[in-house]
Amino acid sequence: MKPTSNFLSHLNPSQRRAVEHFCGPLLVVAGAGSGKTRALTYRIANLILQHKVDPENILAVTFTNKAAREMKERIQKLFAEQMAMQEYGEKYDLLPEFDQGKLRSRVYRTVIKDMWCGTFHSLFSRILRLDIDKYVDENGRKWEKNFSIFDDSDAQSLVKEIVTKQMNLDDKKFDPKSVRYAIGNAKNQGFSPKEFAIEQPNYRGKIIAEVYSAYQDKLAGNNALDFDDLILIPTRLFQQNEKVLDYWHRKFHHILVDEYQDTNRTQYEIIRLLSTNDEGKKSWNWDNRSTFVVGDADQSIYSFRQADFTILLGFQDEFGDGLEDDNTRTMVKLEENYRSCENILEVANQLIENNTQRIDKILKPTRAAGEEICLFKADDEVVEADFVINQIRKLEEENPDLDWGSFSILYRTNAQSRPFEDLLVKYQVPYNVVGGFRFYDRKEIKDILAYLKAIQNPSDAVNIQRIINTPRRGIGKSTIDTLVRASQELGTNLWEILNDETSVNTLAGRAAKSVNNFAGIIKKWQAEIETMPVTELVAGIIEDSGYVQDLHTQGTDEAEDRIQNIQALYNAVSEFQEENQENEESVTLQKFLEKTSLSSDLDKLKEGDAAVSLMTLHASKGLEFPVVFLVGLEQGLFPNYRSMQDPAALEEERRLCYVGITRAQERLFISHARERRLYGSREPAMRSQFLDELPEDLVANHHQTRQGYVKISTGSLPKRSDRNAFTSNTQSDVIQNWQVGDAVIHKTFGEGEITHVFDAGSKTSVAIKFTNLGTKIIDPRVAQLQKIN
Ligand SMILES: Nc1ncnc2c1ncn2[C@@H]1O[C@H](COP(=O)(O)OP(=O)(O)OP(=O)(O)O)[C@@H](O)[C@H]1O
Ligand SMILES: [Mg+2]
Repeated sequence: MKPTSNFLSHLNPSQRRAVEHFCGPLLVVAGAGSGKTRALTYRIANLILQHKVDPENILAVTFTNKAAREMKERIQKLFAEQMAMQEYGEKYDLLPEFDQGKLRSRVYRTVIKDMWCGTFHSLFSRILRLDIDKYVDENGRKWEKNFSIFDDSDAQSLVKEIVTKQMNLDDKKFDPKSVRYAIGNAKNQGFSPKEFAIEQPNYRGKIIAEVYSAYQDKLAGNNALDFDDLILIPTRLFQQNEKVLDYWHRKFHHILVDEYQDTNRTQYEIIRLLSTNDEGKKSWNWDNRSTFVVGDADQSIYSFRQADFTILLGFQDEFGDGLEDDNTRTMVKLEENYRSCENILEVANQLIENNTQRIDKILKPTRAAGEEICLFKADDEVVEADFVINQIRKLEEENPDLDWGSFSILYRTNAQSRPFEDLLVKYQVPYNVVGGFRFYDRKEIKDILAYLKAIQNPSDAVNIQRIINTPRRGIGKSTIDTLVRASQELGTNLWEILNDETSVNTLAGRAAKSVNNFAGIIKKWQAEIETMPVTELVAGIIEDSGYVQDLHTQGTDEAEDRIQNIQALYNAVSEFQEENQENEESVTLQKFLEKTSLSSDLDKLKEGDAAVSLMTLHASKGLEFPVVFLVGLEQGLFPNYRSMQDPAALEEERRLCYVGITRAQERLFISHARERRLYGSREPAMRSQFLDELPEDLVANHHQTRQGYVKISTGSLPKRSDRNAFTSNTQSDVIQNWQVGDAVIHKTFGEGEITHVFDAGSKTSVAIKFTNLGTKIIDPRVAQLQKIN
């Protein structure tokens, strides 16, 4: 297929240069919204259409899976447009839907399917699935192609086990979280355990190197890799095995990387290796090959994962052939912003100028000034959410051009989503949480709600089963199965069995103590349901469940996030209590649970339905929306607490703010609250220092108050209940043949009748209906049970 003449007319001259450049290295640097990703996408299309490059010879690296999907869609559309003109002599958009679909599916089969387009992790794990068996690490360890991928928390538990059990280290000095972080650092900088050990000047470093080595042993023993290995191991494999490198080098003629400012050393190394076939010697042969990267140092926001934007700045030195005289042959700058109205762009430009670590660049507006930026000061986070959702509803109603998909709410941390979600549900506005789960779908929230539901209604066996061993308390699957089976066979519900110590002792074996403790927690709080304020009840249950404590011990960033979410759930309870007290309604756990189930049971969106997007600022990179709400601009939240003492980290937070602002096309709303519920109590919040860096004349201030609230503090959380385990009776040697209908006498419980016999043979236990005590399940060997004839 030949490209039609209008194909490149959607690009400005600089973009066109970037797209038409065929072989050799090329760096595109430019500010936000200047069409870098568009240039990269068109370049792929141009390589295939103009230069007849086979799609399977193209490797395109994006930063998120969503970005990869969008890129493929854009390319698919571009091709379909070309085909429409050639085959129908008609614009694609004017074709009947059926023909559009036919074209798209043909493009999918002939172009998209074969392209290697995805994130570093997805692309290189695909390579490892094919070739990892050819890799041997420095200790001779090998992996098989069916390796598993350990997520963050698997990796963290492994490190913890090594630190505390295998190496018997003091976990205060060698906190597993920081050890794991150090290992991740080492991997992202390309160090093997031995190389890392050599680098270590002191005792601590050397010990961490030992943990790293033991950790790699364990991973290999499990035929597993962690996320960082997905990049490090292919790098090593390519360095180690020329044949393998040669294969992939021959395969990928054209390499393209978006968001190059956020690559780390290992990722850089792998791109370099694939770009040259003469390892390490900088001997480039660019015949029919290219390496094309685009990025913006001002949008580098992943340094906590060892991303390093100096890699972007060094591209020309590293990949150039040294023949540069004016540096222009291997670099294109884009200087026009097509995304945002002028006011938005101006605000972004002025903010980022406060960073010292940057190279100044030009970013000119192409769009009209647009409206002022709206800065909203709310009394608290509820008022903030109220303002945002009302604006969204109003704008959507008033502007035919806007649908729900035109809006996005961007926040610094995931846990901030909760008040917005509650109101979106209340007003039935469809929404998506991008790159994460909706608040009430998050695992930790479902778990805590399961506790609350189980306490509200212990007959609910589904929720009991969900939490009986969550967090882990030594109640294994087979014990749970036994208990559930017993309840099914008896035709009662699970709680009736759990609620009876004797039955539990009979059925649960070594786990009996834990099961009884668990039942004790449910019973204890059930007794408080009617009298205790809901906030205290929920705080007590969270404490007693040991859930947060368990997350603290896991110590990963993910666990940290989960804790924040649980705190946000607690905030929801306290907000609920306040609201209802104001309306003088009775505030019960049941009512709170009703409210949350409405939130979680909202009909799921169909794919493609327009919906408001909620996401963290990190997840918003590369995206754009007509209307953006940037929320929670408060000291300690954004910029976040940790960055406030560290100038480099503060600059990164500012870059994150720059990313957020530059997502907006037409309208930008920025908000902050005077007070925010944090950790259950209301704390005064100071406006973010970034707000003082915005040009005053472009920002309009708004303010809304809310009166009358009750200060609620978690105070001291109720202590865990301390329950004694049941100690068993002496064992009877008598094995009898127990049958349903037998009348029996039990030493403590008195007379009763056997209503059910479980599992024949040596593990027999029986259900007995006692005259005054109801049904209990008993192990006759332990219980000194006698038949009455
Ligand atoms: N030459 C152009 N003419 C008109 N619109 C353009 C042009 N180039 C890009 N655009 C539009 O401008 C917007 C921003 O483009 P794009 O997403 O490619 O920018 P970017 O530089 O990748 O931004 P970011 O830095 O946020 O990733 C998109 O809507 C895109 O379609
Ligand atoms: Mg982009």
